[in-house]
Amino acid sequence: MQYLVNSQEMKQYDKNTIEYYKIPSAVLMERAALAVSDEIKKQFKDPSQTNTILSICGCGNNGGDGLAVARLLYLAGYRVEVLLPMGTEKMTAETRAQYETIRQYQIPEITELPESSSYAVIIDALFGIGLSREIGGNLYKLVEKLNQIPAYRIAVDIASGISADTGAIQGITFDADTTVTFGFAKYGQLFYPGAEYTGRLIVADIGIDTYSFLAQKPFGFYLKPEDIHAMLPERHAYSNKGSYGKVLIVAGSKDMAGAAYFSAKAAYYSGCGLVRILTAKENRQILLTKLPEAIITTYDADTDDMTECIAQLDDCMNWADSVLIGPGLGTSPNAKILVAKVLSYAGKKIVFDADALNILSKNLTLLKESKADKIITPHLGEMSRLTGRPVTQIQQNLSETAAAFAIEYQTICVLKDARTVICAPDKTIYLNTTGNHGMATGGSGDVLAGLTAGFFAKSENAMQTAALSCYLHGAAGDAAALQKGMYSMTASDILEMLPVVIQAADGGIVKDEKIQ
Ligand SMILES: NC(=O)C1=CN([C@@H]2O[C@H](COP(=O)(O)OP(=O)(O)OC[C@H]3O[C@@H](n4cnc5c(N)ncnc54)[C@H](O)[C@@H]3O)[C@@H](O)[C@H]2O)[C@@H](O)CC1
Ligand SMILES: [K+]
Repeated sequence: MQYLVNSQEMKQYDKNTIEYYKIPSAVLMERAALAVSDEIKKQFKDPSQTNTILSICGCGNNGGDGLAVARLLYLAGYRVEVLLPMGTEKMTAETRAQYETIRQYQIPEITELPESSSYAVIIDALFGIGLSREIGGNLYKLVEKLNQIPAYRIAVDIASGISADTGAIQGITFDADTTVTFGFAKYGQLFYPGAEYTGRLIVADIGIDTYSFLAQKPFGFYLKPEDIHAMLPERHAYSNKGSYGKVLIVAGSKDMAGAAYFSAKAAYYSGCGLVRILTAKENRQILLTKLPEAIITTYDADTDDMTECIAQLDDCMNWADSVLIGPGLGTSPNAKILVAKVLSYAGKKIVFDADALNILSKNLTLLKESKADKIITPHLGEMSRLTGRPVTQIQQNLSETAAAFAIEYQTICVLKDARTVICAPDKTIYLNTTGNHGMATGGSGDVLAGLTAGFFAKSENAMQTAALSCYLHGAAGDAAALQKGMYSMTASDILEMLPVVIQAADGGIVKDEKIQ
């Protein structure tokens, strides 16, 4: 598990390191600069063959980092120029000290960007996590110009212009090929649109680490490939199908067998022992043919008398370790009865998706009163119906919306978007880094919901279950995109890549090079 922080948390951890552990600010700055200069040296090994490197430095401590990087590269033999577009007057004490050193070494300083400039590298040390308002005026024009110069663009800590907390662009942003961030990744580097301008993200250890939390651990986390193995349910040689959990899938209205199939098969791929599908009677034959492994129980979706169906549901609920309800279920009166019944099981592990969420959006009291152990998996449209807020508003406030809902309804809320965010009632936030836009295809959500229910069967930690499922679902999507391309990949392709990525994770080698 990797921590994710906002600017306020990061400032506190900086402060704790300096004041509590007595590590001087200049030491942290030197280590920050070393991390950036090492990365540049890795890309441009021979100083004599490298064109000029330009470091753009602001007057805050991010600028101080940029000045120190310029010095380290200059002393290593690179041609370096420094540009100080905000002048020297408002420099912080640390940055001023770096500037005085630069002057002592007589490192070339330019006062403005030449009209036709050519650089090997542009270092962005204009603003870091101290950015507090929109970039405007001459600085806006400067960043615009920098983005047009063909060079390797590297951002110090965070690309100038990205809000570290939300990923929103404050006026304009430096468009980085690589960002070397310090201590921990920032929310704004994983959230869109910030993620697009961050480039490759390198999280560098500069001495601000988990010790620096003192009593204030961050709420945010993301996962890396090496985290996945330990999160998979344990398996033992001395076991049987009863050892790995029983999953009930309540899905598929009349002639809507696909959703039930996708979710049930994904549940099986999680490694659970048994999957039982409760579905409309019209789906029996096709499901028996497509998924002979599953136990099929059917009901008459059109009946006026649900007594028999409820008796069957009771039987299934008592049998199951975890339940998924919703995919392809429809919103008929009988579907509503099923959703209400499932919600009434206190302590039961339940995943609500698709039509179950549409039904709940009309009766949120049901959700609020439920004592079940809940995970909900809405996409933006479903979240809009659940909250009564427009999609655009939710999209701009993904984590706030999901967090508020999770707390109010005491549920894990998996809010699915290009960057899926998961929030828990205890304020924990997970951002998923896997996946691609090829996954925006029918049935993809059914696969995620089924996989989640599958892992939930053997887990007592709903948040971890949701995070693991999103990670692997996205990784399967990435693998499917490699084979079929983002235009043509389908939910079936994502489904059939699940075994591949789960097996790779079991060997500890799911590939994800987006974050290093
Ligand atoms: N001990 C520390 O404080 C350390 C800080 N580090 C670096 O310091 C950075 C944070 O430093 P600071 O807190 O000084 O903040 P910044 O360097 O990000 O800049 C803040 C300065 O810019 C001004 N400003 C903010 N938004 C502006 C805008 N839109 N237009 C014009 N001016 C604007 C502020 O008034 C302030 O003067 C980190 O991102 C990191 O790079 C690292 O060196 C590690 C140690
Ligand atoms: K920066």
